[in-house]
Amino acid sequence: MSDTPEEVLRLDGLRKSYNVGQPNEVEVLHGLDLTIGRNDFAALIGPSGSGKSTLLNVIGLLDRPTRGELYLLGQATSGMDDSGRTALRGSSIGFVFQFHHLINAFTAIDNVLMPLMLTHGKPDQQAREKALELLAAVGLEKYANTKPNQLSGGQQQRIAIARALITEPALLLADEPTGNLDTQTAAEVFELFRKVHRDRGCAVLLVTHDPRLSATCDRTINLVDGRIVSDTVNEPG
Ligand SMILES: Nc1ncnc2c1ncn2[C@@H]1O[C@H](COP(=O)(O)OP(=O)(O)OP(=O)(O)O)[C@@H](O)[C@H]1O
Repeated sequence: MSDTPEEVLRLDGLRKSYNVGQPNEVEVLHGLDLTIGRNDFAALIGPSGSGKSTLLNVIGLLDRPTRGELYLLGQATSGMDDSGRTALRGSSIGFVFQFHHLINAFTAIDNVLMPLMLTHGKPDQQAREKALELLAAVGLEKYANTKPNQLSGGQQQRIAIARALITEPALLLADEPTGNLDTQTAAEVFELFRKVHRDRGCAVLLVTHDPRLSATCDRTINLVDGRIVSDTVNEPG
């Protein structure tokens, strides 16, 4: 994605609180500063409850920060209304979850096309070719017309990755994308993220609990109690 700016994401003093019964506000993210560039293939790690999913949801514009600013592709997002945020999310972010959220009534290719259907209606031939190309990129071209529940967990997660890429996002976010997979399949799916990063030029930020997998990323961001306690470049393995 050659026209993606160098800086994909920037957080400036980002805070997030939850209201747990008025007036009790609990702050979960305590003023985070972070920049993600287009060449980043980064892991977000940290103990359970440290705020990783909260941060990913805020970065993915699924949730709003309480204070601070989040710049996506150079655009400040705090002043945007919901439709502006939805449009920016749709055009610039791909999201892969631990549980793939595929629709079993639809074929693999229709699942991949889903984000485009939501924004553009019925997909044209060009869109279908792109979806097929993505299914080929994740090694599933021959399963285009198969329903997800007839495929393995690893294959289903591959479809979810293809679906996240259909809008050509500048930033691919993944929340424990291998948490539901056995060790071997997890390593293969992780390798697929690496391939996607290399071949498609999108920045990748993924949450993992597995230190062996985070060590294969180029960068490791460690979140503890809602604060970034380390942000390190990993030595190539
Ligand atoms: N909707 C919510 N309302 C209130 N508190 C919340 C809400 N969502 C998360 N929290 C709290 O925010 C903190 C951070 O949760 P979060 O799920 O972001 O952590 P995490 O690092 O992703 O954890 P895990 O690794 O276990 O998934 C926790 O204390 C959690 O209880």
